Amino acid sequence: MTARIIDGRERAHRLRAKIKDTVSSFKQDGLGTPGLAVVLVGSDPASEVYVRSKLRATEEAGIQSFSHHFEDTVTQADLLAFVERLNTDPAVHGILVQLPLPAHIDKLAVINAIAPDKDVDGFHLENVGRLATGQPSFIPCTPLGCLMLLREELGDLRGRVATIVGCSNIVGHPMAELLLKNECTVLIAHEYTRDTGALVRQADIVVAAAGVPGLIKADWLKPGACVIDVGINRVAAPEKGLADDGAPKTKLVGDVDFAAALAVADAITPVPGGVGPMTIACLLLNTVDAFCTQAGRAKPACLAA
Ligand SMILES: Nc1nc2c(c(=O)[nH]1)N[C@@H](CN(C=O)c1ccc(C(=O)N[C@@H](CCC(=O)O)C(=O)O)cc1)CN2
Repeated sequence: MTARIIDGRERAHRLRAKIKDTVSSFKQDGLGTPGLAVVLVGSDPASEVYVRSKLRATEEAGIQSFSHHFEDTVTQADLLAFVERLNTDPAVHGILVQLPLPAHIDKLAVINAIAPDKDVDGFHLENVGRLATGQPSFIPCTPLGCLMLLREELGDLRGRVATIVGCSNIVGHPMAELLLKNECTVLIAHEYTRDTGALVRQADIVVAAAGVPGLIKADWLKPGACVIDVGINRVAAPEKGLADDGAPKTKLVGDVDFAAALAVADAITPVPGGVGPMTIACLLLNTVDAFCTQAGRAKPACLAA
């Protein structure tokens, strides 16, 4: 048996096309244009790549983008004052502050300064609380993307056992809430879990979000499991030769031993090309959602999650 490879790029492409059509219909109907502000602090190379991808996707969807780049010496007070300006800017419907932030800035203070109805990352305390209590909220983009892939792959998730490896605020925690809401039995493993393999072996659905390359072994997987790999780890790839600086070239791998897992799982997301592209498509979806909510109208049915 070889697992089906879940093509996140293709799924994201379809979602982005629908979003683009929706945004274009807003303009034709004279309703205005959704706007997304993206704030980057410092020069973390991975963050720069993700922010560029987000801005490109935003523009391709016809959403207005506002890009703001601060030196990593910016003070917390200046950053908070800037977020406050975005909160009151009527052209900005969604605000995203790229993480991680430099160590001298209190990440939670910045996230919680974003107006909850513009918090398209779904990280604000109010949105976290709403998700945990089953009230309408913005859902963090990566877990939302994972859920869409799972629903398309498996249909109804009710009664399935789902093991999440990793319990970050960006992925593991909200993923657990979403799977609970979808009536799964949810197990969560974290760095102090004594036998992560024992939790993974019970799972019909595995969400790997630990940030440890190859952590999830094939013999941990239940035959026929559906595996969603959220890990994005850059590792040395000596087989690709040397870079200009003489160091081995690198490649991206997930948290799952992908090649071995193919023989056990029923379906699996690749890295790259799995969850990552869905994260960006879901950011656009949340931005359209923010625009609709702020205009007091329902989100178009074709974009229902
Ligand atoms: N404010 C936020 N910060 C961060 C988030 C987030 O959702 N909001 N998530 C991550 C990073 N992230 C989005 O920002 C992200 C990660 C990966 C990808 C992606 O498309 N990955 C590609 C590979 C890209 C590459 O070649 O490097 C893939 O998996 O195919 C998109 C977004 C942390 N910060």
